[in-house]
Amino acid sequence: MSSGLSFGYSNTEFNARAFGVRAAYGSVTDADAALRSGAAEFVGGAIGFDATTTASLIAPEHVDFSAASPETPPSTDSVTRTLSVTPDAVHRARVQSAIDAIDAGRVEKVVVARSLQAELSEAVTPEQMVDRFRATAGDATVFAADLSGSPDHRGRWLIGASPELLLRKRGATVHCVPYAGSAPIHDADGLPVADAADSLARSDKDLREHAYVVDYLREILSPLCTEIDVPARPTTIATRHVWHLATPIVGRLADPTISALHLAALLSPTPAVCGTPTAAAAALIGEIEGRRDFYAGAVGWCDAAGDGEWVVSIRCLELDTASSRITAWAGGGIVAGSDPDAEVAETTAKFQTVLSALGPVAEPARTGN
Ligand SMILES: C=C(O[C@@H]1C=C(C(=O)O)C=C[C@H]1O)C(=O)O
Repeated sequence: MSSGLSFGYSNTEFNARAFGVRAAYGSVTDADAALRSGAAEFVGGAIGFDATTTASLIAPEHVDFSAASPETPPSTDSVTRTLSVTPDAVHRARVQSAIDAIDAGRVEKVVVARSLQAELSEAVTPEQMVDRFRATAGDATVFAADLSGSPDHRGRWLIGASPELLLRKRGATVHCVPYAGSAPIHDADGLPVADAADSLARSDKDLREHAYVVDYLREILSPLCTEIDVPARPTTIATRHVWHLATPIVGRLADPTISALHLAALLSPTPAVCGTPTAAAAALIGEIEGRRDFYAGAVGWCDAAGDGEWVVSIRCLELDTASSRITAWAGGGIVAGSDPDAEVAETTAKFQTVLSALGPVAEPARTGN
């Protein structure tokens, strides 16, 4: 088997790189069992949006942890030849159908996404794509997961720069920083939006959107914890392109042997990327968007002690290494009172993480689905 990079995860603290594949797991249960039995010392990879059916996890030959290294210099060259994106009008209509479903009482919140496809002008390796995200994505966690362990995903990688920590588990401490509620930092002309963070912090619609996620995490984590600290109000946090509402949650686990991998599958997908109630929102997403595979799942790692870290798999792309094509996604939470035009602007801003990593488009955008 190949001894090249098989998984990467780097943030402002550390850089984890795994090489080779000793064993591959298509389910969280199998990977968790391998960690528990001692068959695997480290597992890294991606859990799909539907964690019960989709996962690509590997136990590598070798894993390297090093202190965070400085950003690689920004690459200025573009690798994007053609681009197509779900048209604004189609996204607006999808958001309106989500609002109608909320008004009809089918769900309270649902996260609706659009996609972007690009053909690359040259072959880009997963390592090169990681460097592009590291050079352009600020403090986000840059990840790369080989999806070959999942049927129909041979030769594909999920690579991106997620700002959102699903969970970090060290010993008995579990830490989550859910994001929900967003505002673009720049307007359509690239100028900073005045008072964007203050208006977001006061927006009733965004505070409601955010509360669904915090309530969900509190509900799942409380029975597992002897103590849990959930701040009453979110703070505002900026990525390079978007302001978010965020709430740092810290819990002390009653059973410190519960693994970070098990917790990731238990928590994902949160209402930050799915909705409330979870099953009804996931069904509605299937109707509106079609099947989501790895977007809006989780990417991360877990060691034999059960410690590890997982981010929500957003601001990412799927790279097909054989065809040099990519697909990326951007979504936003819809609640009663959401505005379809604002959702178009929000998803446009969220795409900038991927678009900055790819470089300017050489040909004008086409529309697609
Ligand atoms: C769904 C995405 O982002 C999520 C949705 C957010 C929102 O609706 O405000 C904010 C952060 C993320 O939890 C995405 O980036 O594709």
